[in-house]
Amino acid sequence: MEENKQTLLEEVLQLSSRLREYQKAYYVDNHPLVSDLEYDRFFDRLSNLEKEYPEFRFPDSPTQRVGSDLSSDFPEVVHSIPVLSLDKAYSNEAVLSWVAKSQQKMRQGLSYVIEEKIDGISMVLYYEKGLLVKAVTRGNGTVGNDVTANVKTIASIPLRLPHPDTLAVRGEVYLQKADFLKLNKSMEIPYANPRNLAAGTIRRIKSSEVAKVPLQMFVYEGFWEEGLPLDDHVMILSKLKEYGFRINPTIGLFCKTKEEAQKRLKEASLEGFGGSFSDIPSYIQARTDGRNALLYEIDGLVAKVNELAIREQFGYTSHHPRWAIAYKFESPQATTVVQKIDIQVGRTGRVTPVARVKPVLIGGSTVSNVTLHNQDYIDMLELAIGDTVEISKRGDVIPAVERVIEKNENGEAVWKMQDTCPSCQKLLVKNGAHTFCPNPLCPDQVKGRVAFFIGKAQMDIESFGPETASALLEKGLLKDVDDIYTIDYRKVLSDTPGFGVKKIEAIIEGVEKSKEQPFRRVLVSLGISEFGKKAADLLVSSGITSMDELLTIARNEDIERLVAIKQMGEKTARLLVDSLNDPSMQRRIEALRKAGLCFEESGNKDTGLEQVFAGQVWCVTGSFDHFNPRDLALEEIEKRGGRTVSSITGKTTHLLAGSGAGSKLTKAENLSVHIVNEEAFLDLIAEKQSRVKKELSKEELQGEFSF
Ligand SMILES: NC(=O)c1ccc[n+]([C@@H]2O[C@H](COP(=O)([O-])OP(=O)(O)OC[C@H]3O[C@@H](n4cnc5c(N)ncnc54)[C@H](O)[C@@H]3O)[C@@H](O)[C@H]2O)c1
Ligand SMILES: [Zn+2]
Repeated sequence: MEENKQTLLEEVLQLSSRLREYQKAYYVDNHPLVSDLEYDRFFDRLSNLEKEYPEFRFPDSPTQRVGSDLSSDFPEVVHSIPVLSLDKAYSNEAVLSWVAKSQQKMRQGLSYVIEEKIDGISMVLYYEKGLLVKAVTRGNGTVGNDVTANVKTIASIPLRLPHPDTLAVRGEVYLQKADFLKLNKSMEIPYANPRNLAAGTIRRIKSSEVAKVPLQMFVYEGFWEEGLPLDDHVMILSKLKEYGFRINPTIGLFCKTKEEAQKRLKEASLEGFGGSFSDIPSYIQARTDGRNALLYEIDGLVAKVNELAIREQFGYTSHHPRWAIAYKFESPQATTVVQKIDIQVGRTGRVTPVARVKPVLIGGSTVSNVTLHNQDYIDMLELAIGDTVEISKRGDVIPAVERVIEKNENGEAVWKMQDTCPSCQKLLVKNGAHTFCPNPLCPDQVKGRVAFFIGKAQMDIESFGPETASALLEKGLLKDVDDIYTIDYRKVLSDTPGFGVKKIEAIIEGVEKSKEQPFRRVLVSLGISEFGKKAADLLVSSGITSMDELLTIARNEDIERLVAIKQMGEKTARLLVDSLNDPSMQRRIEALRKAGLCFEESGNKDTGLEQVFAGQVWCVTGSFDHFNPRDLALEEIEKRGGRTVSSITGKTTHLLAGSGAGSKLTKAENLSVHIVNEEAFLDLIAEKQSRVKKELSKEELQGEFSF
């Protein structure tokens, strides 16, 4: 072989083995070694070489098969449908040129669907005679892992279909951005993005652990064993929706004319955008621009030929169908240098290392601080000061260090946290993967507690800013949040630079006013970990309406009483009881009681709403203009005394149905549940509000004449 070709062959072999290594780290370990962009570059280089030199295309090349996520922890199952990957394009133009080319190939009868490319894990659901029998990962495209028990924990996946069909359904299992952020906080070694966390969850051995993670699934393909008379993608989606699956409502259908597209969507009872071919470029642009506003992550868009007959004519490679193309967004990533690692002490004493990086622009914003979570995370990255790292910031998820690209040349070793607190110099202690400062009087902890206490969602004392806290801390007057209520501000601040009479009076007024905050806010402001607004609401609506009741429960270690509250986890309950029994917390509580804070919930007076939904059981489905997220509608119902449930049963009295309401609507109709649309619901709550007002004024009137 000539020398040049020999070198190329070596490159091919090297690329193949490298890609295989990256695939294992990505698909099986869920901790990628390189960025997607870099992976794609290697992949493209290999495919191009193989195209040029077909003799170098080996049957086991990574380009010839779907990247494998097989693991030995789960039984292997042979797929009854080919589970392929997608061909990729990296620009808007490349997609448009694919559309143009396919139109040349097939002059007539062609339409396109454009869907969001959900960044999750590929899953195939197998139904036999209407029953879910298996859920299988994509694996290598031919063989996947059986993860049925884990997938069954995803509430939106129907276990039984309304018809005894035998079919395979493909879709993507994913985790919403907000859920990811919340879960990742309590992770010993956090994940860099929602996809990795979702993939790690689906491979957990214990399904009870999986059930704690709110995974979701969108489905996008259905393969019936006995071909149903469905001849395009849109009708398949329509059928899947009718069967109770979640279909991503954000789809675009593009036909010769806009009218035709809209008509076909309507016939399929699908939401989405209908347009003509000339609308494709602006649609792609709009979806690309709008990606950050989504509740979940997408890593691109997928354009597909809509007609099934034409799909067959286009055919397949062993890696992807020729009738679809994925437009992959450039993922917001950048490389920079870690200049310093600081440690921050939070209000609970938890110590978090933060990388100070050379400022770098990612996805439109400058990043200079990146959390490193804990020592274990740093050890996993093998990160040292001076290293060049890759940072990602996907959507509105906080920036993460994904990996080290280049080690520093100064001989700096992997960074190790010091043993003492940078704020109070006390010896730090380890608890699990996290490190804590054990000193409740630690200035940084006090600062953190005060900042939380006065925060908008807690006591909301706007006039008491961080500079006030710093000034008081410096004078040694602020040792805990209760000092806020005993300090003589006029006396101690009047000769402090930056504190004029007006400012001081505003502080005093703000502090005084905060005493009116309701009990549930006071509870949250204590800063008990994992005890936020939702937990406080649950507690109060379960009938625990005063601090004394709660303290008694804590004293008796009555965890049972707490976990009897629906949605209250054992961990939250335990943390709550332990914190309340802590002597410094008890001192704080007693001091706040003395200060005159609200220690009792004052009935429903604070909402001022008539309990018009009392005794009713509401289910809410679909999407709404005024209640986005949907939880807002649930809140309105609960505030007015209604109970809310997530599925329709014989006990459900009302269904609030938004647009895109699917199987629940049918079920509600069958069970003669009252169906209320958004407009009627708005009327209902507005009408009740004004009626409450009217009744109030009647009372006031009566008051005038009753003496
Ligand atoms: N960083 C790494 O080390 C590394 C390693 C391997 C793979 N990767 C990444 O994974 C990609 C290759 O993986 P791939 O071949 O699985 O491709 P892919 O995951 O980028 O695209 C194919 C997948 O998209 C999913 N999908 C989401 N929404 C869809 C929709 N509406 N319709 C159809 N499919 C939809 C399907 O699960 C399908 O399998 C690479 O391009 C790279 O970005 C990265
Ligand atoms: Zn400290």
